[in-house]
Amino acid sequence: MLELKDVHVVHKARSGGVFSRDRVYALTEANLTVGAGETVGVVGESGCGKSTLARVLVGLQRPTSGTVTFRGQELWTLKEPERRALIGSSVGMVFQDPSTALNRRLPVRQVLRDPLNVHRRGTPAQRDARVRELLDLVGLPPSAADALPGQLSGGQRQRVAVARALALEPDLVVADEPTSALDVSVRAQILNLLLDLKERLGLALVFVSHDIQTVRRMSDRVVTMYLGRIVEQAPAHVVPLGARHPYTRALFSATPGLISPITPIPLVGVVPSATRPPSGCPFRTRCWRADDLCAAEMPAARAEGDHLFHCHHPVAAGATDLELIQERV
Ligand SMILES: Nc1ncnc2c1ncn2[C@@H]1O[C@H](COP(=O)(O)OP(=O)(O)OP(=O)(O)O)[C@@H](O)[C@H]1O
Repeated sequence: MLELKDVHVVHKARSGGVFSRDRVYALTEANLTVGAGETVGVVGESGCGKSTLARVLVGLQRPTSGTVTFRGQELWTLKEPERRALIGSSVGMVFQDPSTALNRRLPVRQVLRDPLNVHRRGTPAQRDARVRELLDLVGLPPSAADALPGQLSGGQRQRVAVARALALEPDLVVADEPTSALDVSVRAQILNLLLDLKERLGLALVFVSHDIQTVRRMSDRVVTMYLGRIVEQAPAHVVPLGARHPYTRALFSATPGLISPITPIPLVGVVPSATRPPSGCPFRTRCWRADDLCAAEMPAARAEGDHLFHCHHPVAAGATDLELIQERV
């Protein structure tokens, strides 16, 4: 349904608001396919490129190189009107903070009508009906149509943002940290809403989050990113113990209560910068299994069924955290 092939995103580095000569390698050689109805969770440390990947997936970020294909059509070869039409009808995005993502001056009715107007969907009466339908889908009363975003609670605002993402009946919704700006008490409600809508509408969902436990619970597939690269894609049911990349194992071991109450697998060594990624494997400066080969060559993708990982020295499937910690000494 949606495919990224060899996608790179390189930014000019900025320091204190001024561009420098340095380049930021925000996304490198990203290959990812999202199938119909699939939920893909994206995890990784801050700055590893998760939001950049999400923006590429919804056509907000043009790759520096590589291809993005929606429903068999290569997005960035299309002229702007066709590209917008393809994006509009294929994919919706839910951003982190609904307070900034929604125009404060527009009532909810207008927020939801906007995409319908821009894409000329239906008659004015049909657009009004669609607004009522969208509010109902996300569990808001019809009266919410008259409210300004500022008059709603954070959770209600995020429901409006979800409704807007669904306005044009996309096949895929990309949610970038959709709950991290919300009160803890409403987070579960928004996650459940997304899962419920996914089931009812047959949507595919790409879900980016720091909350890796939630990602694992919600997803069919877990994608791990490190320093701009996708380093592992594993079926969620094998994660974490069946993960083969040392970084995925370290990331999950740092989540309390997930595997066992032992100390996490410690990561020592230098955290590299996205402006100067190391040679070879990006994780090798912190990896306890790294050797000369890891410094010399970026590991190619290895596949075990639908499980992909980039590592010269993968962890044995099923190895416990304790065994991995003992490897270090
Ligand atoms: N427009 C930009 N110009 C320059 N550098 C950028 C730009 N956008 C992102 N970056 C850099 O690209 C890298 C990846 O950023 P990105 O926001 O995708 O990471 P992230 O994993 O989503 O981080 P977080 O979890 O903190 O949101 C970071 O080093 C970031 O500073």
